[in-house]
Amino acid sequence: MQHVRLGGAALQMPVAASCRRCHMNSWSAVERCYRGVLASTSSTVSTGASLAPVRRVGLRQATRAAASPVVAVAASERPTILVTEKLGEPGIELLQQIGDVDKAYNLTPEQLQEKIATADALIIRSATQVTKEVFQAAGGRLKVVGRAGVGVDNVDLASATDMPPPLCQPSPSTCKQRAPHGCLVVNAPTANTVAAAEHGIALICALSRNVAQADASVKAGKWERTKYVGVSIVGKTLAIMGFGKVGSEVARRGTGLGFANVIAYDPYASEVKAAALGVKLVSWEEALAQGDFFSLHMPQTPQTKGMFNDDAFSKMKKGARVVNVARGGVIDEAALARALDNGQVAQAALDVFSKEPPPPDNPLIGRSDVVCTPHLGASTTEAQEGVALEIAEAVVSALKGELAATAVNAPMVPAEVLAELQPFCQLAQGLGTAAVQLVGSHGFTDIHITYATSRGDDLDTRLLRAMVIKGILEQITTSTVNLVNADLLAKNRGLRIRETFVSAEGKGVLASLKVSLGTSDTKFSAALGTDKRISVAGTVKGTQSYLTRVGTFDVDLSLQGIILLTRQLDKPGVIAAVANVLSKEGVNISYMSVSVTPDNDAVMALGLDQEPPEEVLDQLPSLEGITETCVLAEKL
Ligand SMILES: NC(=O)c1ccc[n+]([C@@H]2O[C@H](COP(=O)([O-])OP(=O)(O)OC[C@H]3O[C@@H](n4cnc5c(N)ncnc54)[C@H](O)[C@@H]3O)[C@@H](O)[C@H]2O)c1
Ligand SMILES: O=C(O)[C@H](O)COP(=O)(O)O
Repeated sequence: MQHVRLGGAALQMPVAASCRRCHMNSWSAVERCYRGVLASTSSTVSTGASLAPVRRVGLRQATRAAASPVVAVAASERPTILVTEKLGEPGIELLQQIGDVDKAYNLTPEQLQEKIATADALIIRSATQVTKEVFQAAGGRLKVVGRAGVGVDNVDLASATDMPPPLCQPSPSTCKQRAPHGCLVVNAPTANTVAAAEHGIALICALSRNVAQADASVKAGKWERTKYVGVSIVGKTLAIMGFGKVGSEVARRGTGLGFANVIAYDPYASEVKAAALGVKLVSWEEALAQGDFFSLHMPQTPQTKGMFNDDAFSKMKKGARVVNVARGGVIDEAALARALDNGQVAQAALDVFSKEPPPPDNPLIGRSDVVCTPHLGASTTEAQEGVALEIAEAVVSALKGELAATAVNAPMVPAEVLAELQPFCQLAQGLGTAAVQLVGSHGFTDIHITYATSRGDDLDTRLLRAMVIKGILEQITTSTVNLVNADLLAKNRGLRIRETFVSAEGKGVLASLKVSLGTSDTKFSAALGTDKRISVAGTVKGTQSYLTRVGTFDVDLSLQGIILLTRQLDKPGVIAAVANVLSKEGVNISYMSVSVTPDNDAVMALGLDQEPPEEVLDQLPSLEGITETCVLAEKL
């Protein structure tokens, strides 16, 4: 017998001539199939997103969150590394030390599918779409995709994780149980942060002094000194919308530019971190009302998509200025064009667009009051060298079969721990996702996880804790959370994590799990426990996760799909009135659970088959007896 270390687990397996699962012979075939067993023991787990102005959260989403624990497979021979977008030379040199680098830029989707079958690793930036078809065309050879930058929105992570194995795909005669082979995806999350922040600052300055327009005018032979009078920055308020890595670097620089105030809206940011940078965290409404310049730095998620819409622009000061180096989709582009038309927004500077490159009919690119750059945020020599090195190191270690610290789709966990705790992963992530949805606009400060277990503090909580953090942070950041980075990401955000064990004799490894968040503000007051913290608890019945408690109210319904929570007086007709409003719109109720206190306060939890339209949700609070409502929804 030989011990093989896979993703941190020492597994015993025979150095066999052929694999019992697919009959492939050779050591690597056995290894690959064994890894497939690991991967296939996990199921797709849930996530979604939730943001303060929106009331939706995903409890089950199968793309970015597909958390099958894939591990990198060591390449046996000198690997081929396909690079499809320009990568800094230091990175190329590092890659050449261990493999053959094939630089092939500007490939069509068809050409990429053709070439990918020859590659062990693929390195991309934001322009290469790595689709399901690409992973299928890889035929199992591709071991790692390296994204030289932050955003992995152009990589189909679910397909990467579930990539079919080589040779034994998909012939039932050679492999009866299809085991996902998995392709590791790694990114370079930090090396371009400063470059993006500097570009944001450059656009703020360019906008305030009409640099781009005046340049074009002079080059057109004109000398229009009165036309291009600008506005000063001094004395103005800079509103940072999204106070993460890039946003906080813009804030740091904004103070030095002379802005009188730098404020930030980010419901999940740490007040301590903001205060240390001299930044005041404010609510969405306050930010819109106070900002003169808006610099956008939130990730694009289903919840942030189009959050700068007609309503948002109408709440800004007349003549506000908007800069976007985040993602094009956070702005409703037609709404911005309308706001510019009526002078509500004076000018905008955009590095990113909902579709890139923007088609000629994009309502913003032809305007003289809009400055555009072609997604240049990360494009400095220094950032590209840094990103190239960061990604080359990650790809090299992945190809060597080592742990990749910036793995996007690879929680590493010993097989025996995985097998035991896997049923509780979905619960842990679902509770994290539900809890963060209940947070109000002031964010939260810490996470407290309570495990009811017969193991006491012998329980290995790394995986469950990571899944709770994943459920919370993947709703609100660009980070992809896994076992490797979960604690660090939480720490970096100033989130304290506390774990408590309560005894649950005879109930198996985990009887129940509770997640509570420290906050002064909630969207659903019934979610506040007696300790004035938002708390949700759940359990696993069979293989299914159940929500069993919201605040001090007992509930009992499947923790998936769309959940409508209502708080109400316990009196005849209230439940029927809610059901009536839903049924009129054809919204089916599949589960229901009502919890009542002695003083007639009740919480009802309804599992719905589809998301209720906004008009329906708007009617509910006005029904007699209903005091508050909240939806935990998903978007598949
Ligand atoms: N233009 C470029 O070339 C370029 C370069 C780097 C990053 N980016 C983009 O910039 C954005 C920020 O990147 P980052 O590295 O700072 O990410 P990050 O995850 O460090 O920060 C994102 C922040 O947004 C906050 N947030 C989430 N939802 C929010 C909401 N509804 N309202 C306000 N804040 C919200 C999060 O709490 C987090 O603090 C991302 O979209 C990223 O893709 C663009
Ligand atoms: O997500 C990122 O890192 C930035 O948007 C930069 O993208 P790029 O590498 O294509 O410039």
